[in-house]
Amino acid sequence: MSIAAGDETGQRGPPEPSFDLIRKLWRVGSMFFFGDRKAKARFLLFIVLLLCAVCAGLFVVMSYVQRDFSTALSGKDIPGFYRAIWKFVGIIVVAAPLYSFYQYMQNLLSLEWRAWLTENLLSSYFSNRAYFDLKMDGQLDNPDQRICEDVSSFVQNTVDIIALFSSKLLNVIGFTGVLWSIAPELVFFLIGYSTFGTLVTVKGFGSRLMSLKFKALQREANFRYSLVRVRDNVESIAFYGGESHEAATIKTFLATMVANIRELILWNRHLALFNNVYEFSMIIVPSIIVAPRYFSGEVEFGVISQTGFAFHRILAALSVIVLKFDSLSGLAAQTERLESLLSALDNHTGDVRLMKRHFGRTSSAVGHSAADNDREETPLLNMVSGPIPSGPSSDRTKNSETYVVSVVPEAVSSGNILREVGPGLVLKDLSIATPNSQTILYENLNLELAPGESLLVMGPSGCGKSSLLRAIAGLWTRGSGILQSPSSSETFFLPQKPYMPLGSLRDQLLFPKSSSNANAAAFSNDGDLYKALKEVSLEELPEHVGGLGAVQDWSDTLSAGEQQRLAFARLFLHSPKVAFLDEASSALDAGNEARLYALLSEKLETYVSVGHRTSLVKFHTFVLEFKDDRSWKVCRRDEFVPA
Ligand SMILES: Nc1ncnc2c1ncn2[C@@H]1O[C@H](COP(=O)(O)OP(=O)(O)OP(=O)(O)O)[C@@H](O)[C@H]1O
Repeated sequence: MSIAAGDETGQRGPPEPSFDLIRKLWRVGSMFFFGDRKAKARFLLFIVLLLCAVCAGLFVVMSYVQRDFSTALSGKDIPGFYRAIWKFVGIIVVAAPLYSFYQYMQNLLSLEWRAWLTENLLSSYFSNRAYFDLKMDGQLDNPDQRICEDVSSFVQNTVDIIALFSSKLLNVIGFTGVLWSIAPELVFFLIGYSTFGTLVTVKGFGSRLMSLKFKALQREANFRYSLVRVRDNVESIAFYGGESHEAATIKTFLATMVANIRELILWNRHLALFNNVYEFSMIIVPSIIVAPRYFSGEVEFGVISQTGFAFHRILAALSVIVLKFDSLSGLAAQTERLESLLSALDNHTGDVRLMKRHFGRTSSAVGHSAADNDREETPLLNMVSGPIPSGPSSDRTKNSETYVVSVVPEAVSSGNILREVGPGLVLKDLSIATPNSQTILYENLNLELAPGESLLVMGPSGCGKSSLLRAIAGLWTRGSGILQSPSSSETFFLPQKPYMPLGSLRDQLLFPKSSSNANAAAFSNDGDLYKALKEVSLEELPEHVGGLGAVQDWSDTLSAGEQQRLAFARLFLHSPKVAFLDEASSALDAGNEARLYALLSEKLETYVSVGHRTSLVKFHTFVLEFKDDRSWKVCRRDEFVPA
């Protein structure tokens, strides 16, 4: 999640009133009506538009009843007066349920639309690790707020505006006939006046209001995220006594948000002033035009009120952009934010497809389909600063010089690591760069880990040990060389801080499978789960928390060591072909760590660990050691010499 201020960080900035904005609105708005639930979507829209037309028709009928009512009243026509009253009653009996049904159908359309759009965005967000790549890319602020709140407001606003524009259009059609039959000059006047009002609003207020609304959404999201961060880190902040720092930081976000809203309400005040002058100056215009005809007996009294009614309906319809500009500018901001999210997700999918075409696999598993025929001939385990190891890899070891990075080739920082699927782990001339491509961590790393072998990666803090696992997992793709590993379904990664998903204790053990997933059934019987907990010395946990089905905020309630042991239980249950452990036992005491590693070496053939403690060496076949000067060396565990 990035906290950012859009235009201030090179992200796509606020919208401008333009045809491009209309194109974006169409793109985001039309998806639901052309998607997999288009029949339902179109049916709901059709019902909404139909009800809108019936309601608009009722308004036209009402104008005639009102005319008869006023005429009967002024002419003291008692039967005519009661006839008009009965007609009113009839209209109310039809209109009241119709209006509530119309409102209900609008809400239903909004809900279906929101659910569909949110589901689709979520699917794209979680496919091919887009959520990860978008964050690394840093070009899109607060995607969570876009998916959650912007979708909701966009859909609600669009349904309101579709209903509004349709009813206004029908009003124009219905009442122009009425007004034309009474005073055609008023129709021309209205067209000119509303065109003038629309131009002044769009040109005078458009850019500013849209930009302020866009920033308002962004700043509210930043403010909310700053509070969520505190909630997620309460314990650390409390230990540090960091309340005043946090309060000051959050208040800065609040102040930025308030300053923006202050400017927004100022501009809304200018707009309201213009709207009032625009509307009020028209109050008596229809009467001024029609009154002389009434005085001369050309028209009856009711025509004056009917003219006023029709005039103001058409004025409101033709001035919809002027009078509803506040909602429209909000819709423009939501459109821009959603469209840029969709574009980012589309580009991501496009990139992944392109990579698949070129390399055979995705980048979140960027890949390379080249066969590994040359594997046997290539120096596979680059032994450096030490004797050639005996055993399965000894005959494949050629190199005997320490590798020191001296140059930073352009090809490494701008290229991608090629990937292959294979039985073990093979790194061929692997160079890894950070995602921003500014730093090359190390170059030309060569090693092979055959099934049945394990590797401990050691080295100073920041040298790139975790980054090697990131590259193996496909999270980092920048660099060069070839990286071969089993497919993602055969590997399992244990990060230093285990992720504890929302859910029950059972969910913690089954993650990333879910208890509802059929695949999880293979090891989801309670016996297996209890056994795994026992293996990691957590057999009493279910009893303490209320059983495997107990739901808690596990990352808050379990100690760091308990979370790491739970993660080992998770690993044992999944029993992958190859496991990658990134300081996965750092919070454990030496005894527990040794016990878990002994179990790991019994249960799993192949694993790669990152760790600082030399006590781990004995549980691994090889040690890969990075040095301060970015050189590296690999040796067998019995040849490892602690620094
Ligand atoms: N997202 C990122 N963008 C740019 N640089 C990063 C990113 N993540 C990590 N780095 C940098 O990459 C380098 C290697 O980081 P890495 O986490 O691999 O170190 P490490 O050897 O595992 O360290 P430690 O032992 O402290 O965990 C560090 O200098 C770090 O600052």
